Amino acid sequence: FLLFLQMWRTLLNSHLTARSGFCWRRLFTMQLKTSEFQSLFTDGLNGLAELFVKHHHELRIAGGAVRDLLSGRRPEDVDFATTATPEEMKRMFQSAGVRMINTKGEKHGTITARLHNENFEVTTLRVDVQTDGRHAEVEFTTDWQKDAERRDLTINSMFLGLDGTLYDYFQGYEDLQNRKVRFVGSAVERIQEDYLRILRYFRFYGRVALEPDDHDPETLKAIRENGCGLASISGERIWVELKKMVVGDHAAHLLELIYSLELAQYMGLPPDGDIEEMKRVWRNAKAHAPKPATMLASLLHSPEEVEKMDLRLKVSREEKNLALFLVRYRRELQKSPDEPDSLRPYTDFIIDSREADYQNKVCELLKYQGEPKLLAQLSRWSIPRFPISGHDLRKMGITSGKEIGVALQQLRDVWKKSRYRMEKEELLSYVKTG
Ligand SMILES: Nc1ccn([C@@H]2O[C@H](COP(=O)(O)OP(=O)(O)OP(=O)(O)O)[C@@H](O)[C@H]2O)c(=O)n1
Ligand SMILES: [Mg+2]
Repeated sequence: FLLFLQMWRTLLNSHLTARSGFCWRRLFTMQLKTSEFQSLFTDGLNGLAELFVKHHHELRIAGGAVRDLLSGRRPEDVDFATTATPEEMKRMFQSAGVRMINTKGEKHGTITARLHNENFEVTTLRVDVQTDGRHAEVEFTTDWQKDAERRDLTINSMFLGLDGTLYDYFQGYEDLQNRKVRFVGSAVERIQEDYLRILRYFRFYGRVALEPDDHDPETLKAIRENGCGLASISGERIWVELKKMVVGDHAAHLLELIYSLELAQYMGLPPDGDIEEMKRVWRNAKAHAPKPATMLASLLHSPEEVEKMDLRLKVSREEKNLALFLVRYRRELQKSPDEPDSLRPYTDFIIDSREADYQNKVCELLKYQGEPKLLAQLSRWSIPRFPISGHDLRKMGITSGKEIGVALQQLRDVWKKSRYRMEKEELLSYVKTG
């Protein structure tokens, strides 16, 4: 009997491996018991898990969270997948008195349940029957492998049972360990289902790969040939991906690749973006957590290009203003040649501007220009407060608003020359009255 069992296992294993890359051995022996995984089990999750067991539905962690857990990270958001249909889930939650929120996702099979003040997004296993490169018509299934097949990358196609069992149909774990980013099955098909996946590929490449330029040539070919599909993707979705990519590992390599694969034009970036400047800025800034807009600004030649980019990507007002600021001042505002005073032009500029957020903008400028010492100094610096107000001058007998304005400006200049050290009494002694 044992011999028979052994033969059966070998047969099943080779059959499944050959068919789909499904590895029987790994499926049953890989058990995750890390502290990140254990820490997910809050009262809320325990309650959710119990409900699914009670109603004989399977529930597993899916996609990005499995990837993060296997890389030793605590995932930011955890998505769940289940064999239960949305209707079955609704009945189950209703009968248990569990609140459901935001039923917008229901069409795509997602129900959000709230237990112990925590939200849990649970999605029914599905197959995308029709896609137009942006949206998908879905059909529900109870086949875990079918759901894995419609996902973008092998590292994003895994499931994790709540007992820690890994369900890996496309060698995602092996790819993660080998730091390879690969599409599930055909790259062309996965991309044509949703062109945003081109940028997701780059973003995850930055997260996972050790070296730049370690791409599968077939993948790059698929991306190049389908790049124009990005034209149909909304700017907001592109920016969500791009902003993470431009400050992640290999950012300069990936942006250069975006240009060499001729994708930039579909993403609101100028066709002749300044790649050399961008590489320099990345070298300067990467150790200092630059903002995404700082990296983008390095590619742009003019304020008009910032406007054009904003029109396409709909970046936030703050991001746009930062890019405009950097494009405008990156050459104009430079450190002083006198060593002890290097920071002075920047601090003078900030005080003169009288804008609350200029200090942060100038910090980004220093990252851009590659001035780590000045950056450290400026981060510690606090804007000195001008000690004189119109009220002080009125007390001294100056009554006309115009005169007060002029006097304040003159006193500001004196104060600036004193390197912001002069105090109120001394400054007021400069005021001529009567
Ligand atoms: N265009 C997309 C977007 C998502 N997914 C699948 O849906 C999962 C969840 O998507 P999302 O939360 O957007 O991304 P994550 O991979 O979880 O990455 P992040 O850590 O940034 O949330 C992905 O892992 C992947 O399996 C996909 O196949 N194609
Ligand atoms: Mg996610």
